[in-house]
Amino acid sequence: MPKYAANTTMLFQEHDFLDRFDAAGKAGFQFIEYMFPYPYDAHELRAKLDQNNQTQALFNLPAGDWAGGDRGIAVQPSRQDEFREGVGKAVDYAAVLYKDVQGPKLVNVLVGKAEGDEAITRRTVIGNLQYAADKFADAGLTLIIEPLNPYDVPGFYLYGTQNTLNLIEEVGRENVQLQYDFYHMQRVEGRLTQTVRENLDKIAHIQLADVPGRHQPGTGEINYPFLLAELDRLNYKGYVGLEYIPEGHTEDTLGWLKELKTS
Ligand SMILES: O=C(O)C(=O)[C@@H](O)CO
Ligand SMILES: [Mg+2]
Repeated sequence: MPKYAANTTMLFQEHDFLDRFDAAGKAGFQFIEYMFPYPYDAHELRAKLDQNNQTQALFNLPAGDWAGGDRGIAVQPSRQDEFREGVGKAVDYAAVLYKDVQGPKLVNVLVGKAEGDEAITRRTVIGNLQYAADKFADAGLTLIIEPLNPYDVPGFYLYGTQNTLNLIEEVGRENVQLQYDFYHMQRVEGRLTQTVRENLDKIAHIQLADVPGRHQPGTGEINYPFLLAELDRLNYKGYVGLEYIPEGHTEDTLGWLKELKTS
């Protein structure tokens, strides 16, 4: 069975952020992911993980002004210094959050919304990702890149699996892989099972939510019992992050996972 991680940016919002570790622990989660650790002291976050016997599964590079609409800044030539500062910050947090962690040490780099000349944008994003990948390699980290969907994030630079794999190939670093989010990719292109079968070796992390509402599995059109069983059939060893908007109280949206564990 894949290792299921609670995404505490989305789940357990009934609690303050620091209390979500305990709530996730009570619900049985051993693995935790969230977007941004940066408003908190890294040691405080690590203490919450340790108190609950939890392991950090994933966090994101600083992504610019989120409230102002940024979804990463790697494509923006005018913000290269800010991008590099963010890389340093992520490496510092990883040193604490991933200390002594066995297995993948993942940092998701959202590439951002493209602006201006395509050739300059491409050069910028490749250069930035190479810079980050090299710093991450020194720190034992894997950089992962996630395509999103254009309905939720208009103007984002990366929408499809193949576009993302092309970018990864162009970056040309061994520690750069794909973050495959079933929710976004169902909205963009479908072919979820086929894509995972064909690209398992390039996928370092998976996230889930149902379509169209981005709620828990069972609320939409994706056949999660089949898809998650397929990850077992393929012997997928990575995490599956529960990155959905709970329809109801978070604890009441986990029935599908309990069923999976007992079946
Ligand atoms: O929006 C998503 O999907 C995510 O995975 C966020 O963490 C942004 O990376
Ligand atoms: Mg995602």
